[in-house]
Amino acid sequence: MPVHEIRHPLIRHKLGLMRQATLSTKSFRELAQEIAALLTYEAAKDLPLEPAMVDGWAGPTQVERLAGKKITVVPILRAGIGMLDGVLSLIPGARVSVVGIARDEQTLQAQTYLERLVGELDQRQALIVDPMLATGGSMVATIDLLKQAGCKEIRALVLVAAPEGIARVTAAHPDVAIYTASVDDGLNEDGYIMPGLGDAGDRVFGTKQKGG
Ligand SMILES: O=P(O)(O)OC[C@H]1O[C@H](OP(=O)(O)OP(=O)(O)O)[C@H](O)[C@@H]1O
Ligand SMILES: O=c1cc[nH]c(=O)[nH]1
Ligand SMILES: [Mg+2]
Repeated sequence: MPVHEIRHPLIRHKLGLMRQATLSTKSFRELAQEIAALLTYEAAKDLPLEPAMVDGWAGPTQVERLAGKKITVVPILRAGIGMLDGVLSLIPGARVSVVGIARDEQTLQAQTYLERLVGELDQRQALIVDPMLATGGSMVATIDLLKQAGCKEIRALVLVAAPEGIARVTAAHPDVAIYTASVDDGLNEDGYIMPGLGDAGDRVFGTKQKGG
């Protein structure tokens, strides 16, 4: 599946604002949700439609509506929460599956600490959201557990992706499409994306900044 780097001017502008180290937590949060909505718009452009009839102002009118495709949004805690409302602003009826994963700061290994998935995953499309795709460990772990639960159609929405993370996800799960606002240069020696956003979880939650 291809990687979709959405180089829309609104996304480029908003991401540029997010890269400012002095940006307030409030603005960082707002921009993360706005870009998440724009990525959702792009990722949803091939959702199936079906014809329907409504009572219009001048009588019966044929319209189109989403063909009942079930969707679950899957934020990877913590930082993925920073994109959740943006996705739900466009797909308000989506069910939410939560996955908690923390990256060990020394080994960079992804460690899963929470898994609360919705039912009927074999009939749903999953939209995983996480601001950062760095080594790809957290994303691969999330896709692994969604597939183990029966999910067959999975897309990943990330604000910033490192080429290393894209390569790892694509090698492990070639069927999963990645939508991102930017493919950045790569990882530094601490596993942070460059130029990146720093620690997205800390910036969304207003906790201590650590590196990046
Ligand atoms: O691609 P990877 O190398 O796995 O790194 C990316 C992960 O790291 C960050 O989460 P973190 O572990 O810092 O947790 P947090 O969201 O709770 O801060 C980020 O939000 C991703 O989930
Ligand atoms: O650059 C990075 C890499 C992992 N997690 C982050 O929050 N930022
Ligand atoms: Mg973090």
